Amino acid sequence: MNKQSVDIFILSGFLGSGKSTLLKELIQLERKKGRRIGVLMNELGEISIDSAIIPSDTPLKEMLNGCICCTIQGELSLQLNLLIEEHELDVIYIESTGAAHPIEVIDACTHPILASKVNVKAVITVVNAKQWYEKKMSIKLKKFMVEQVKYADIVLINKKDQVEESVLSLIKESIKEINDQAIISIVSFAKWNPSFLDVKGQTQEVSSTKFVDDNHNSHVHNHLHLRTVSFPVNQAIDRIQFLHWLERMKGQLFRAKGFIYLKETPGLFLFNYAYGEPVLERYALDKKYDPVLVFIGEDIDRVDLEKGLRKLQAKIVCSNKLDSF
Ligand SMILES: Nc1nc2c(ncn2[C@@H]2O[C@H](COP(=O)(O)OP(=O)(O)OP(=O)(O)O)[C@@H](O)[C@H]2O)c(=O)[nH]1
Repeated sequence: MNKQSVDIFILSGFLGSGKSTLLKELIQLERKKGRRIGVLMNELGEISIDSAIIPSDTPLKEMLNGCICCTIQGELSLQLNLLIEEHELDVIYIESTGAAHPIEVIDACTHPILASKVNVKAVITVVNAKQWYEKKMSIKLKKFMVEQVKYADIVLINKKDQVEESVLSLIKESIKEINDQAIISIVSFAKWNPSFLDVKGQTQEVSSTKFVDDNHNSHVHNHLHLRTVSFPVNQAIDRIQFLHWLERMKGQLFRAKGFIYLKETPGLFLFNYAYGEPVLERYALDKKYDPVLVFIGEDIDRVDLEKGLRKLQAKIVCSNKLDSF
């Protein structure tokens, strides 16, 4: 017997805009509705940090160390197919890397092996309000973020807590100028009430015209080439020194994340750095992770980073070695 087709939502948005935060919210909302959810994640780098937020009983496929755009588009179709074949699901959320173009993800979801199995419902693009408003980025990066908005069915202007109330309407207007079809919501921590998503007829289907307008072929050439480097962090580090070091790296880093131990407080910390804002949170979920830091940027220098990190760890006296926790 043929299975019913699975709804697909594609979460797009630049690095650190809040896609994983949104995913966490959506998983909770879908669970309340009793829908069976699967998740497919694509992260740059060899280590998945974002998957730590996915409840362990949620079917999950991860694609690491490559961006959907250039290296693993075929892999995405395959993993999606596996997820559908291995589990009875109502909906799958795809969190693409912040460097993926939505069209490339849609392309992978509409591969012939999937055609009768999926129903691509919407591209949801998350925008970091402050980053969008300040526009402190290269022209290439600006163009890229515009593309992510242009192909969205829903745009969430996230992190409204980080900008003045008065600029929110300006941000909304500028987004409407790029895409006047999308549903736009202004949110904080991706708190959103997407009740219309499952009301038949109201969710915008991803229009087939999106595949033929513009010069679709150029996307592959336009996408960003980001460098990702990761390091194990074998010793606890000093929070203040770490934050100062990050401050000096501002401008070079688009995004950083990882798990670390801190000198002054026992226990593992989840570290997030997006658009110059570092956040350290106690990590107390059910999965175990080795301490590691992942850095993403356009021109980042592995040797420099390594040197800096080594210095930070060297400042720690031996008694603070990890195994003392
Ligand atoms: N102040 C503030 N921080 C937020 C908000 N939403 C998310 N964050 C934080 O921003 C950081 C990055 O959020 P993520 O959800 O991991 O971003 P992402 O888009 O999944 O990041 P990548 O997967 O690396 O592209 C985390 O520390 C979040 O807690 C918000 O509305 N306000």
